[in-house]
Amino acid sequence: MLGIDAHSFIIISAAFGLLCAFLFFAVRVGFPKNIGGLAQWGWGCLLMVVGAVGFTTRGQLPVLFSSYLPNLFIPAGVIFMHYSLSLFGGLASSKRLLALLCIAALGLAWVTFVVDDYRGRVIIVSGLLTVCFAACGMTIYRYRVRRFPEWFTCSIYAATACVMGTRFLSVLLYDGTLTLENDTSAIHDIYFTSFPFSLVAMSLGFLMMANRELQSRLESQALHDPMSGAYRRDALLEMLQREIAASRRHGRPMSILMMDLDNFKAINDTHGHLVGDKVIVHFAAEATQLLRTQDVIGRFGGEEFVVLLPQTDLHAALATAERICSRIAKSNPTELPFYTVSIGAASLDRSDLDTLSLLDAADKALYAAKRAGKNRVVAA
Ligand SMILES: Nc1nc2c(ncn2[C@@H]2O[C@H](COP(=O)(O)OP(=O)(O)OP(=O)(O)O)[C@@H](O)[C@H]2O)c(=O)[nH]1
Repeated sequence: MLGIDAHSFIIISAAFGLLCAFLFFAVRVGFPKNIGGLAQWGWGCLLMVVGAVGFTTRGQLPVLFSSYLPNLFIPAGVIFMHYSLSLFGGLASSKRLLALLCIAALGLAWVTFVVDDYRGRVIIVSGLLTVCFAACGMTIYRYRVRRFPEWFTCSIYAATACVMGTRFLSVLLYDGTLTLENDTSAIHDIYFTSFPFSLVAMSLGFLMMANRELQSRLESQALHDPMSGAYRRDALLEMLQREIAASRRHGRPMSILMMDLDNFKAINDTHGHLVGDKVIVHFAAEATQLLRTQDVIGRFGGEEFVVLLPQTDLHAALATAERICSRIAKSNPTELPFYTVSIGAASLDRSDLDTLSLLDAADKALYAAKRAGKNRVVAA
């Protein structure tokens, strides 16, 4: 209808696909191995390139190579993309699309080699592509975290699935004999012209997703202590400073807990440093479980932790500290030695308190708890 040259767009698709594959194979080298799916995306693009090149040999090579296999390679490439998206999002990869591809291969063999039905081929391929693109979009929609790159890529998949679905329905409902020569509807043109651009947009979206993931992992590593998972000292001090300023501004209470494991040197000396490390990890996990989502726990030094309790007065902070102290004294994991914790609590209740004096008040309370016999909570 628009008189576009489908052949040219097939060549453009192959060229764009090749560039995307190259990009992903190159980018993958610099990414940590635990950000999965980049290489699989590259392979998916390459499969599509092979499919597109196969279409350009129409009339020169047998239909097996110029029509049948290319018609399967394009959806196989999208299925690889789906696999790559599942790997990236840490989701279980489904075998359903592969099963659908096998069924489509049988149907396609029938309409290619037995009855030579062009319309049948278009129905099978566009139907299969609609399902594959929709499945990719749904996979991204199931991710735990969806930021701009995820929404962008998901939208491209949804739009492409709509184009494919419209093509599928228009051919399914076509009243007449459809051939390669008279297949010139507007949706045919949109289908061919949009494909190379969708491929680039999807690859761009996935690259943005991978980049964003890398950025947040690096940020998280910079903020967290790798052993205990608690915030690092610097990060906690910064948050503490911000929370003190906000609490003052809004006239709301806030408290901190300074916690130190008791007789930790003896644990190290008796059971070794590795067991000592496990005790630290165990303590951080147990304490975190007893905190609210807005509370922040940071590792201040070796076996010393600080908890920041926003919007919490001294009374509530002491209750939290008591819960942590008694949970630790009662917890008895078989692989760890018995250990206890002493806690000093301090609240921002005087307007002259700043970060350092609040920490100092909690520290003094902590040492009062140590002097009073350990395994207890003392308020500043
Ligand atoms: N296993 C392990 N030990 C650590 C780590 N960081 C610090 N330590 C050890 O923790 C011990 C702390 O000992 P002290 O400061 O004497 O305190 P303590 O024995 O707990 O005595 P009190 O605080 O008075 O109960 C030292 O022996 C440090 O070497 C760590 O990351 N892992």
